Amino acid sequence: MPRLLLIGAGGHGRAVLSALRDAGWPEPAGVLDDGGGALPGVPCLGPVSRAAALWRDGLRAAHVALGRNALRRDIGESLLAIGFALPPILHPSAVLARDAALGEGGVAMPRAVLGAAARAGPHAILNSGCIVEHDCVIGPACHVAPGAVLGGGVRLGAGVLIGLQAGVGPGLRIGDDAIVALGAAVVADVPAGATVAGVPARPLPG
Ligand SMILES: CC(=O)SCCNC(=O)CCNC(=O)[C@H](O)C(C)(C)COP(=O)(O)OP(=O)(O)OC[C@H]1O[C@@H](n2cnc3c(N)ncnc32)[C@H](O)[C@@H]1OP(=O)(O)O
Repeated sequence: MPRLLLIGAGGHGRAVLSALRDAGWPEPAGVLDDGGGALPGVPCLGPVSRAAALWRDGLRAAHVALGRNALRRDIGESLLAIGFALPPILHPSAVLARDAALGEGGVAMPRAVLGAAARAGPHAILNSGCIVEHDCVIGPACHVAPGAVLGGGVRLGAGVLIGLQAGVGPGLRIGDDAIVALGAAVVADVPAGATVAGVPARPLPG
């Protein structure tokens, strides 16, 4: 477990720091945050633009702890281009089936479940208590929020947000950059870019 450079000192950054400490990772080398934010006990090393200089100084691993999917993906990809490793982070109470896979830059928060043969792409957030059932395929930079449940074989495109305690029926497909509102029950495929809400879930205008 290398010392990580963290990106993002907001709420998700605090949650990731807590998960790292629970999992016994070394204390992070520092945090970069464009808003000047701080994490408890972690040195503030400046804005995100400092990442390349820190790599030249010898830091080799990082984690982008930002909740916004597109920003997390963009910064994560730029860190990979610099040469940083983005090792996935697993809270010790997260459950990953032995044939499941969590991609680089991903995090599985407390009590998240990634079921048999399920795959989560790079920069995924599997947030606290979510359940991603067997054979699901999660695209790059998705966020499955706390308590959300994906039935078996669900496929998420890139940049999808599945909101708090939402459910998605088995085998359904959710298109790129779609948002499933908190508490929604998805019973049909969702097109790219759509926002759906309610029980059963229907598109929200706009
Ligand atoms: C650790 C963490 O906290 S992770 C957090 C992860 N984040 C989430 O789970 C939140 C996901 N976001 C949502 O669910 C939001 O409510 C969204 C994206 C669906 C809509 O947000 P906005 O675009 O700001 O819409 P807004 O709040 O203005 O509501 C628009 C309409 O949709 C309705 N609406 C909003 N959310 C929902 C919902 N979850 N279910 C049903 N209807 C909803 C509103 O009542 C409103 O209806 P009206 O026009 O009849 O008054």
